[in-house]
Amino acid sequence: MAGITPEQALVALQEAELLYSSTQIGSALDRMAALITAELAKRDPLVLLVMNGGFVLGAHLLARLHFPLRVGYLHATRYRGHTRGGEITWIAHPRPSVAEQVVLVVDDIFDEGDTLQSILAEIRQAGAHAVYSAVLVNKRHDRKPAGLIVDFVGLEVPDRYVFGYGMDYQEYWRNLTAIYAARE
Ligand SMILES: O=P(O)(O)OC[C@H]1O[C@H](OP(=O)(O)OP(=O)(O)O)[C@H](O)[C@@H]1O
Ligand SMILES: Nc1nc2[nH]cnc2c(=O)[nH]1
Repeated sequence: MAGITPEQALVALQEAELLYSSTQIGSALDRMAALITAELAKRDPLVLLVMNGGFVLGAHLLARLHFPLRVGYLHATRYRGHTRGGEITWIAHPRPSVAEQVVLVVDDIFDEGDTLQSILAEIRQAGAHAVYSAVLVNKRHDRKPAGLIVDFVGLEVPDRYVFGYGMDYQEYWRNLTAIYAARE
């Protein structure tokens, strides 16, 4: 449940800074899709969307991938509408089974990396043949887990709370077609 009202969400958007327009995001997705195609087009991948944030990127990225693939999902969360992360909660483990599969995990943001690290560990544990990751944005700071590399990154964002294009502002504004930084 959101902790703010729709009116407060509107104010947050008015006060936010535009970081990337939908045109800029589209160009980034074109670049990502070309790299993913080069790597995975012949490997029959299972693309797993990370709910909730990954569904907007997922839809727009999948529309740019013109080779045979299958789609599933998982739901892991650690922010739950807040601007600071906590423990990971698994709402849905990966579906369908990732055993023996070449998996591409699609999420909106790589921030402190705890979410992606848990997801990749779970998928490897479940017997995937190979696991790749793709995120729309990488947040620039030095608080990432050592050794955790994302294979496909669309855009870089500063160390601020960002929203839009699947990313929420206290559960609002996943529906925006651009990316904004919240007022600090
Ligand atoms: O790199 P981290 O610091 O772990 O943060 C990244 C995660 O945070 C967001 O998920 P959130 O828990 O907000 O759930 P949501 O996708 O439902 O918004 C986002 O979708 C990533 O999965
Ligand atoms: N919406 C949103 N979710 C996040 N999860 C981790 N960092 C962020 C962020 O900056 N914005």
